[in-house]
Amino acid sequence: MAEYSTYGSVAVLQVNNPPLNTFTRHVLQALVSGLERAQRDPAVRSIVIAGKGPTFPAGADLEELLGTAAAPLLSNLRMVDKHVDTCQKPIVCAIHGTALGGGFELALASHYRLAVPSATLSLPEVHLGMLPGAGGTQRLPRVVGVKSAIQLITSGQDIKAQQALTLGLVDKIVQGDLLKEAVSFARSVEGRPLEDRRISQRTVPDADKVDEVVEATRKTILRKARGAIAPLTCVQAIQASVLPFAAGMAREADLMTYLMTSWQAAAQQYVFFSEREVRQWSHPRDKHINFRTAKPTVIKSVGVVGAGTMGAGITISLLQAGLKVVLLEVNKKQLDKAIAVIQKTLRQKSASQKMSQLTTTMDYSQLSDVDMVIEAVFENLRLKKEVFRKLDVITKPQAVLASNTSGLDIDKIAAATKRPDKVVGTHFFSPANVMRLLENIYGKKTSAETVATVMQLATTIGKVGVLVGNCAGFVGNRMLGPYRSEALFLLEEGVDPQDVDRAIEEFGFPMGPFRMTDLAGNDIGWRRRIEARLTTEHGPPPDTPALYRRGDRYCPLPDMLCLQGRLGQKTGAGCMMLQEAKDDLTENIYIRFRTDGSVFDLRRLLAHTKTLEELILDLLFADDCALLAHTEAALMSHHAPSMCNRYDPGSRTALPDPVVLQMIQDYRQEHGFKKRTISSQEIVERCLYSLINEGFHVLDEGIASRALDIDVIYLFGYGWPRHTGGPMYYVERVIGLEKLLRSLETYSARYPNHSHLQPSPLLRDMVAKGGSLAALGTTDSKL
Ligand SMILES: CCCCCCCCCCCCC[C@H](O)CC(=O)SCCNC(=O)CCNC(=O)[C@H](O)C(C)(C)COP(=O)(O)OP(=O)(O)OC[C@H]1O[C@@H](n2cnc3c(N)ncnc32)[C@H](O)[C@@H]1OP(=O)(O)O
Repeated sequence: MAEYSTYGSVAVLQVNNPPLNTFTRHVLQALVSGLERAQRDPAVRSIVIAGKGPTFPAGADLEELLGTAAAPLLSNLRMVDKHVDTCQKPIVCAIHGTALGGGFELALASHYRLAVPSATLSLPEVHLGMLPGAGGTQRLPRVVGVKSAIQLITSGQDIKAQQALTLGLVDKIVQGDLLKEAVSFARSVEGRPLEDRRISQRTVPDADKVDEVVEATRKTILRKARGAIAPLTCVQAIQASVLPFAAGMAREADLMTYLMTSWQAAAQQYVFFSEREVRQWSHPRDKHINFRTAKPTVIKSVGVVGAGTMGAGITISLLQAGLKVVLLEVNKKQLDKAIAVIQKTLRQKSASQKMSQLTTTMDYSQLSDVDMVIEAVFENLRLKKEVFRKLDVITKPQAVLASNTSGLDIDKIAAATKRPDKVVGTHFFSPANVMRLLENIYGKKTSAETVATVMQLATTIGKVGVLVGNCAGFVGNRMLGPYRSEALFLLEEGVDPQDVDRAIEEFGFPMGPFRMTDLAGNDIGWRRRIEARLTTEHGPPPDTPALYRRGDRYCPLPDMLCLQGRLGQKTGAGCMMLQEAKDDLTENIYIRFRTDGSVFDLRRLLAHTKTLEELILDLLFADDCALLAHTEAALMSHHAPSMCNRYDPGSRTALPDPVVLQMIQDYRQEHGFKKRTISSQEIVERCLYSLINEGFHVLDEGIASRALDIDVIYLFGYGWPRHTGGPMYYVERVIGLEKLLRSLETYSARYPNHSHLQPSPLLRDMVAKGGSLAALGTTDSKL
């Protein structure tokens, strides 16, 4: 647990708790014993603390911190901390790997810190709904100041060794053998006075500005937190670092207790484990096919067909993971654009050498030797089937063929080939090189080996892969359907688009449904509805009631907006289209950066650059996906007017568009809707409960095997607020299944023609029998 050895006058304590050397109560107990032994031994004059194996301790063991062992764990942690801080012999921490949370806090309590160049330090507790509760909020500001401490602790960001050295958090970077160097360093500081080495005894450098700094950052922190309580609580603890150390520690402990006992901390820790647990997949229809039994094919080279936004993003992800890629695009201009984008992104990530792994082509025969192909052409079944027919002939028989589709039938695509066992869906989310989710869809004939291969691919390229079954929209987009429908029905009944967005954003989503549609493109859903014959390109189908389709209530408002050209979206033409947009840039277009909310006038930016196209490339691939979103939204809202919003000069928020508001008002009048006041609570309940109800159907039908799979999809693909744990966790642990059932019963009685508000049989059954979502389909669960 903590191995004790001596090298002359130096005692070395090596934490040994594989794989991450996390602090359990036993590890901490062993550390306390080791420290006591070293202090007692007159021959020992200095102490080195290090981690055995791949890393310095990565923090407290979360399973213990969350469970019944929390109390002894915490008291042991504090005991170690105190022993270290007050020790009369110098203690040197030798850091390699990841010194996180309690691990970094232990290092801060020590007298000296050495690190290898590749070491990473961080206080990531905020991501777990907590704060660094072993003195981190008190010692860090004493070294880097309140302002930087707020930034580092509320973001939980990684601090690389070199940066740590600059910030004064480590004393020396060690190039050679860390342990050897640490022992010799320890020897060199033996006998030196320790008082100025104890961070607890220092004063905070910017103590006089603490209130000013807190006030200046409070608003940004609150906005970014989107309802999470941990970030601001971290700030409160940091604020106490200007008090005498003991008083600050007492405040930190109080605030830590508050956070640890909150439902949000439990939810965020659930998210942490769920993100990892999805790797332990099992086939929703046959539990015998799972991550243990199915063996993946080794993938070294991948063909990507289609060099649009998605194809380019997928290519970047694959290259960054070190895979060979053959990118095929039949349109030369499009291919050149994609190459420029890929080059630029990789250059920004200092990964230019990865370009050598890329081959670009317009010729399908170049795909003959790849291990796998990911098709990313336009979302059209006929086109995709044609591509798969070609791929089946050209690629080697054992190659896996994957379709990047957001909802088309995988079985129909597979039927175009003679190898349906090797066909699978891989639903990437845009921007594909940034978004973490990969929804992997198996078809009726997809083999276990093919499933294992795409699940492994997700891990290889740093994505969170979730295995789901084949149905319209799969899991994520299928559940989004009822949510969107309710949002539209709410418009008919009296709320304006911005009211719906505000309520959903206050719940914690980064964007409400209307801003999201503005961004994604109103015509995507329109095309789908046209294909499903719910509407036509010219208006409602003949002899169809305006507000009903197949017995269900139907809102034609988005169709009407599309007919007026109010797409609010990009139409797939990428930069070509943006180039065209330049010609009629007669009015101001504003780009909003989500990072700091600042707004720029595109025309003014353009005055300093050569072409709009180059400017867009610069902006789109600046290391910030939010920037991409806002840039595209702003541009597209110019090219085709946005569905509901406009961005006024200098404004930081999407503003309601009077034209749309008038149109909705006329529509209400025409169809006899009486405008009524609708509360935010009703908006949130109707939108989110109908989405969650669909999640129960998805589980019931075996489309997802576990509730946590759905949670992970929503957390990593749809911006569901992390501090609530995901839709299924939230409803079970925070709202309660019974309350969900009663609310759905109330709403479905009021709206009998909204089929998505009818409670799912699984929900009814669970409430009747007292069942639990957490237990559904989980095996070997840590949760
Ligand atoms: C009740 C009220 C009492 C109030 C008392 C007040 C007193 C205050 C005293 C409080 C003291 C608090 C101390 C401290 O501030 C709290 C902490 O330290 S919290 C923990 C901080 N550390 C982290 O958050 C690290 C989380 N881990 C990671 O980021 C990554 O795992 C990694 C370290 C970067 C490694 O990444 P990878 O190499 O990709 O590996 P995996 O992520 O796949 O992990 C492998 C495996 O390990 C499991 N695991 C990882 N971290 C932990 C952990 N901290 N505890 C338990 N288990 C962990 C992970 O789940 C994987 O498991 P597998 O899926 O393989 O089973």
